[in-house]
Amino acid sequence: MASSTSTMSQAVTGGAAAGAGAKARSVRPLRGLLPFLKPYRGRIVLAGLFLVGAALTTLVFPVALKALIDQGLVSSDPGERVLALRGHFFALFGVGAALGVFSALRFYMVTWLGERITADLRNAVYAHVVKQSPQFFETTQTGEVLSRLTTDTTLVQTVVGSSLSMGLRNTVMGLGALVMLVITNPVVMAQVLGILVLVVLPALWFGRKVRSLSRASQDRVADSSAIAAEVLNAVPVVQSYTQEAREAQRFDESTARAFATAVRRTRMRAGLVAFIITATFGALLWGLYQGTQAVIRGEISAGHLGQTVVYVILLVSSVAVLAEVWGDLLRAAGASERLMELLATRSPIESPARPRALAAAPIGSRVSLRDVVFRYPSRPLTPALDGVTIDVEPGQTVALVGPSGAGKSTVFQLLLRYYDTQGGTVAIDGVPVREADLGALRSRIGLVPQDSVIFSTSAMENIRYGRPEASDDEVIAAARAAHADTFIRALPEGYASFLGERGVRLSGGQRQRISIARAILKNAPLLLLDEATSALDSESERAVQAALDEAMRGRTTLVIAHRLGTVMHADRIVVLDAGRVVDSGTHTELLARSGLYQRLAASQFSDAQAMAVNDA
Ligand SMILES: Nc1ncnc2c1ncn2[C@@H]1O[C@H](COP(=O)(O)OP(=O)(O)OP(=O)(O)O)[C@@H](O)[C@H]1O
Repeated sequence: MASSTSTMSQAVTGGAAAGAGAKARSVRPLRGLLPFLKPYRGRIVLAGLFLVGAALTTLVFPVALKALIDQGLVSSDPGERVLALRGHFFALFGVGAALGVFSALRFYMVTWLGERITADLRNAVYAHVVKQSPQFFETTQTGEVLSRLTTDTTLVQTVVGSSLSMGLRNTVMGLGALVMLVITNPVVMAQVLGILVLVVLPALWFGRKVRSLSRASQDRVADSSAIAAEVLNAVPVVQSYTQEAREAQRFDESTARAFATAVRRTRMRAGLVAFIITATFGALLWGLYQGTQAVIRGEISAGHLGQTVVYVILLVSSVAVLAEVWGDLLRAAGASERLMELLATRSPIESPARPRALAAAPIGSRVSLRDVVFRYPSRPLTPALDGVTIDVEPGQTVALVGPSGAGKSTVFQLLLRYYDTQGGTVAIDGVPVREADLGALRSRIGLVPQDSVIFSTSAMENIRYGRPEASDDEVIAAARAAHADTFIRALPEGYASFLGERGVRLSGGQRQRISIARAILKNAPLLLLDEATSALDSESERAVQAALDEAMRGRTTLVIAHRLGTVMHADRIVVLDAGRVVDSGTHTELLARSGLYQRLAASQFSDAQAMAVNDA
């Protein structure tokens, strides 16, 4: 498990930049966020103005304070003094009110930006990940991606939505205080500055350590998310093997690792905080000491000292906050590095720059596989298909049969161009799939997978997934053709019934018919049908078979057949074994001459049916 994140980073960066996060030591990865900030330039400028406004009012405060002390307290006439003081207090209140308004506006703007940019970042990462080829998901666990989408983006949000503005505000304030100190008290200033440099340099060193630890800590969190996502998808199996305690233990160990890494990071950060506070206090007291000496010597007024003290406090606290913010920025840099890596992944399967148009397919697609050699990227030594040639004329139904692992599903994966072949060509409607636009290619194909996929929405929307612009009537017509209309109407709310996550509220046969209805609605010229092997009762089986017959009408169909009804209706049956085509012909021809086919017929299709055919 611990290696899973490094596997992922290798997968997403091709291995080249793997481990780069541990070595990089700057906030530079945050630059990856710039494109996300760009659309909001206007708002950023506005936020900047409010921020500078708030910082400047803070800087005016000590000036007003000096005036209060030196002018409000000097008049000898008590009446005049009260009036003068009142005026000065009003001025101070005015400064405070301006500070309040500017701070509120800045807070609103900056938080808005943080939320907006995080949402955009999440959307971009998600949209990018769903475009990845299956190869990506062979090496990346969904839980990890989910963790990137939630925890990593949240870290970025902290930065954009607060740390960055805190950083800017304190930079402006710190610089302002610095300038004011240089003007009003250059000697004290030089001394305080010298001490601060001694504070900042070691703080930077600490910061680097914090950053690499924070990336490690995020990785450990992603590990436990990956475990949770996997197990939560398989709770019934976990329970049937009574492995709840073991799974809880596995999760426990993973969170323990995350905790240990977080503790190391926190220890480092705590050290940083202790150092900064002590050192800055030292600087502050030094300044104060110098000031009191100067007042005693009569070099400066009490008001001047008050003003200087406030500026020194401002300067020092700004530096302290900046060091804190620096730590946050480094953490977020770690997170955004991971996000940028994810965004930089190029899917090996992409549309060509100049795609070729597919020929029209009025009565169904033409499919041709020529000498196809293919190995799965994760198993580069074993060919899943080894010199496979299959031709299907428009409108034909061709059944693929063969023992488990023969390569039947692989043929489908290549037609959908989930992978590219290493040899030979796969063509649909006269165009090799590599040369066609991916969207155009896949819109020609209706897929009914072995495990029906049901989304957690209504029956109506589940079928409409096949063609989102279809009207309700078209959806119902497709459901009727798929023999699904009757059972859907019998559901508590008919077509509006919620089918539950992954269709848990339907039977296996019903799920299949929804899936078939979806493909019928898509009305693509090529249908890829992977029949379910799960045993259905005979009534359900008849309904599914009738639905399939309907789905095959008027188009080319390639079907991975597990039912006798299907192979008997097929124009041709292709027998695959260990990645090669070993025979092809009609059911009767193959039954007469192919030993493998006879064995398959006897075992794969139900015995009673096979016997019936033998008898016939
Ligand atoms: N993603 C993958 N990565 C590596 N190898 C794979 C992958 N998918 C399938 N294989 C391997 O490729 C070979 C062909 O698999 P395929 O799924 O095409 O068989 P199949 O004929 O459809 O089998 P079944 O009837 O059991 O579904 C098998 O040896 C399988 O282990």
